[in-house]
Amino acid sequence: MLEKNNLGDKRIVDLEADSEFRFEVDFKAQVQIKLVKGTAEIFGTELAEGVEYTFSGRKAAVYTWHEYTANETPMTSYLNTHLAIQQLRDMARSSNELGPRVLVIGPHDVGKTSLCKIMASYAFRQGEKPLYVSLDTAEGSITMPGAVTATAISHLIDIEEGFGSSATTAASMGSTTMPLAYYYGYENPSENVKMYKLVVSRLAHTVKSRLAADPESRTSGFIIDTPGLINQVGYELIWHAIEEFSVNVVVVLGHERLYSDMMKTYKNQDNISIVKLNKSGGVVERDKQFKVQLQRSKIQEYFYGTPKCELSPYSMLVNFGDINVWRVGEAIAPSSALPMMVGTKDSETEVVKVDSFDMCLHSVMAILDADDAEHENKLLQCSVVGFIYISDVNEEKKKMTILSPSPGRLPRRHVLMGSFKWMET
Ligand SMILES: Nc1ncnc2c1ncn2[C@@H]1O[C@H](COP(=O)(O)OP(=O)(O)OP(=O)(O)O)[C@@H](O)[C@H]1O
Repeated sequence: MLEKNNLGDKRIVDLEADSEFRFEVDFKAQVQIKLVKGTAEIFGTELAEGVEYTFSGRKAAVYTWHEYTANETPMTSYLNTHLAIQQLRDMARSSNELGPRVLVIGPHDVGKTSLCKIMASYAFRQGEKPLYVSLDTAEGSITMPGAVTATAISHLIDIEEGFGSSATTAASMGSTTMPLAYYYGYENPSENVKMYKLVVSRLAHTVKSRLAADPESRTSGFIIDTPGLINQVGYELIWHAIEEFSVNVVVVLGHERLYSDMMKTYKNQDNISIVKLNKSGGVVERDKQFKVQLQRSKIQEYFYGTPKCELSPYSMLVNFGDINVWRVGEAIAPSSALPMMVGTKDSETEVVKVDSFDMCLHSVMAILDADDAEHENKLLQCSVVGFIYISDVNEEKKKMTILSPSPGRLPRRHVLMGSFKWMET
């Protein structure tokens, strides 16, 4: 394998069987990798021989099999888990039932997303079309940070750009393969547990009804990626996800106590298998700054595309009167009115209308799939048709400048604001 960095330094790396070449590239740097001879993969997607792949802002590993005996990486156990799940798919096919519902849990930075990608890629390579569900609102691997999403794996996950070039682009172009998304609006599930549960339940309901109507995906089932959940709130959210998605395989990655707690909780339920897998030595802890940069680049990608598939967003003026901006939480009331408000609102899952448009500046907002006349109590249950960014607010003229991936009028007038702000660079 040939590695070349942006200073032009090149080197050849010989990969032994069942070993990985791990690399980290900063957001400002670039590295090129070419498979000169043999076979190798990145998170389950095979590299083509002789093709130069470019990476920036990534931490990843090139892995090669050749033989399945050595034990230096956990890849053999990942493959075996996939094979066992594949058997469940075969069984589902013979009885025309819903395929495996796999939930991957564990602390932060143990490789949950990477494992989900690997399992989804292996399934795809075996002719399956599983759904990839992401409950990780910090990451925004599909569409935007703050959203919980589901997308069909109908082509290989891109080596260089992960989900970037396929799912995000489909999302921003409003394509029919637009991932299914519900907007939570915060990074961390513990910021508003009730609201998080609400969007997860909605997503689960829609995923299950989509699968019921889609014979191709139904028997392939789905794989759910989660945020690092191991505290009290985390357990509550895991139980909730298992219930709502009717999960039947729980994969616990890199955490002994979480595994034994899950074994205890589900010991009387034969229909749920709990699997323990080790964390790969290659998984890198990403500091806060790297994660913030990752979120920024996800937002940027949504509007401007990726190096392989650039997009040109549209900037347009919208009258304050043509858009309804909502946010979750109590209305900001004058202090004299406060005693009257206490106990009257379930503020965690109720929306309030934003009247002061100044606070919208630099916000990312989800356009909700709601009719103009939809009752405000129903808005949080609506899926997302796309996202916009507020680049300017002119209180005098009562207009906002918005950035949108598609031209023309806003497809819907109800938009939901979360806590994500962004500055175009
Ligand atoms: N075998 C490996 N070699 C090198 N880098 C890896 C390997 N596996 C994962 N990584 C990298 O380690 C980082 C953390 O992995 P990943 O995102 O899969 O963890 P996670 O558990 O999903 O994290 P989170 O806490 O965000 O949910 C990522 O940048 C990923 O690309």
